[in-house]
Amino acid sequence: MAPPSTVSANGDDTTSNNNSNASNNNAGSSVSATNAWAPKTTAKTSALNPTAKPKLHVNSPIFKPSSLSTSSVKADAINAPEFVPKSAQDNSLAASAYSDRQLYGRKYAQTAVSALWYLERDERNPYAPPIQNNLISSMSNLSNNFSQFGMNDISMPGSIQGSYYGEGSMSGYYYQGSGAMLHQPLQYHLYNTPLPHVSNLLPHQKTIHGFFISDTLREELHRKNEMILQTVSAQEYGLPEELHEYHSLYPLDLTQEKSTEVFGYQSSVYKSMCSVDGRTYALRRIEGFRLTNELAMQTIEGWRRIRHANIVSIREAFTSKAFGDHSLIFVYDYHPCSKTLYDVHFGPQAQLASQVVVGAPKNTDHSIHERILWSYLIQLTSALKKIHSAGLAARLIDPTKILVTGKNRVRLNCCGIMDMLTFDSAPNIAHLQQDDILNLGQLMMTLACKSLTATHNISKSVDYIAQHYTQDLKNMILFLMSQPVPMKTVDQIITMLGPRVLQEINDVQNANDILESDLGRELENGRLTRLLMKFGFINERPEFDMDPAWSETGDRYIIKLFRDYVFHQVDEAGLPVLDVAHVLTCLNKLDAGVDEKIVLMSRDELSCLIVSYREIKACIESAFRDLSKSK
Ligand SMILES: Nc1ncnc2c1ncn2[C@@H]1O[C@H](COP(=O)(O)OP(=O)(O)OP(=O)(O)O)[C@@H](O)[C@H]1O
Repeated sequence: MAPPSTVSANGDDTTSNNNSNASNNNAGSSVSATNAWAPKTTAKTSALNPTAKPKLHVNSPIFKPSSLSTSSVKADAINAPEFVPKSAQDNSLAASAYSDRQLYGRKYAQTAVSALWYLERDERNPYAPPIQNNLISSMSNLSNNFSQFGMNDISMPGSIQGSYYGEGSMSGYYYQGSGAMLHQPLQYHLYNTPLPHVSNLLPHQKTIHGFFISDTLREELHRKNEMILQTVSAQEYGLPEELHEYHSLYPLDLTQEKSTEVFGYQSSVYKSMCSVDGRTYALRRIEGFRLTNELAMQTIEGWRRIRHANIVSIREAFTSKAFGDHSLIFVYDYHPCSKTLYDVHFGPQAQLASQVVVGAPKNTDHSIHERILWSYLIQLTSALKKIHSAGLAARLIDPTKILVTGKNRVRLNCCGIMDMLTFDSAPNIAHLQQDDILNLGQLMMTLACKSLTATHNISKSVDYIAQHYTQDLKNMILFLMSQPVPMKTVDQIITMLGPRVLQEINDVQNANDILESDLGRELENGRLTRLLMKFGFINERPEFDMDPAWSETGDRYIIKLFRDYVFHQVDEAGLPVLDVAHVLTCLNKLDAGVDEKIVLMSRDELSCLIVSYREIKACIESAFRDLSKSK
């Protein structure tokens, strides 16, 4: 391993070997100005010094490792300019915060301070998102815990989830029964919201959470991913291992008793993987239905062409005997973690929520907010417009057949099923379209009164709506439920919706802006990942260009030492420093190529280099260029 001879920022020789005691003795004075900035590797030796403080905490003074008094490095000896951080004079908070960063085993508050410091210090920095230290320790706890688990021990919330993990023997399918594919339970509790005591921030300051997507969105996305990957033992649940092009069936309908109310037949829903495109779909099985007229299959063609933001798209339909009966299977887009409108507003959880409002008076009003009702109405009207314009009728506007796939985002589900089930009776589309509008009115009345029996006593329900909602909403519901004279159209509803549509557009665009800003934050993670990939390509490469020492010599030596500086530091007790804030700060500065200089220490601690991030960046770019040129 041959350290380069010349590496200084300004072309000076900044490499020094520790051969003389004299230089050791002098080092303390000449380097003390940079003590606060000294590489953390020097802390290793401080643990050996009996005078070193055993414990450091948030309010500790600037860290001056006693080991530096015996350090091999003398700034004069290596002709290095004394390093004075730019912000040291003008920003005492920044300096002390950075010094605090030398102390490990700190608490979250410190990391927050260092994030603030970085914001104030470097105008070019929009990034630097440190993570709580407790997250890191939790992460290591997590990995320790996982190693103790047999897969069968992992229990998941939910009634049948435990068994997803218990079966490891079923098939060679991608997901089913493959122990290696099983994922660990997510630790949602790790995602804390900002602590209350860090709220007194100046306008230009941000908390750490300000650098990442919101906790709720992150958790929601994790849950969705988790749901997509869940599997169940086909044998145990009496499911076919393969159904047409689909496999890894997972029941979504967990209720024991199956109703025939909606379709006239019992139905079940399964999540499944398609072996053709690898995507996840929802299969709806109509049980015990024998298709007598092959022409009925053609009705699905019209539905397949419909693509709308408020309609669950249908992909195909086929018959199957794989369940041991004559089943009709409809394949829809799968929307993970969606609930039916019924579940959201009338299900057990909704009822529980309305009972446990802490401190609420007994007759608290739990009605659905009017803005939400208008939003539902606008979305469903938009869906109906699309369907009616295609010469079709929805035929199922029922709370159990409308999916809520996001916040107040609804989609008509099960489209096309009734057309096939009643193909022989040749229904009149114009009448069915009128029924759609009537059913929409009934749905709105049911939701507004928050009662499944609201349509049994219309005059009472209208009174209730008049009391609790605006005249506009009442008139709209009355219009939807009125007799068609001679015909009502969706266009009439749209005209009546008028300015409410503008409000809806405004809300949707605001939500879109929020998501876009969240996306922007995560973009930075992609940038850092690319940087880490470059490190991976370069560091520890066994051989390049017939040179086994390539990754250890020349520019690459600096990259190696920088990698040690970022990832392999130890604290004064010799324990690994796992500080994500430090890693992110270093990588962000590297990516920006700032002129700030750092001290890199060789592994034997006999020499050190003072280099700027800009120079390290140039080294990485050059090494990476070499590698990519060789292709
Ligand atoms: N396309 C889909 N994507 C994701 N989940 C779906 C999809 N279709 C249905 N589901 C889920 O499947 C579950 C059962 O749906 P289903 O339509 O059978 O509701 P249900 O209330 O059980 O009605 P029924 O009483 O008619 O069986 C619901 O939780 C629903 O969220």
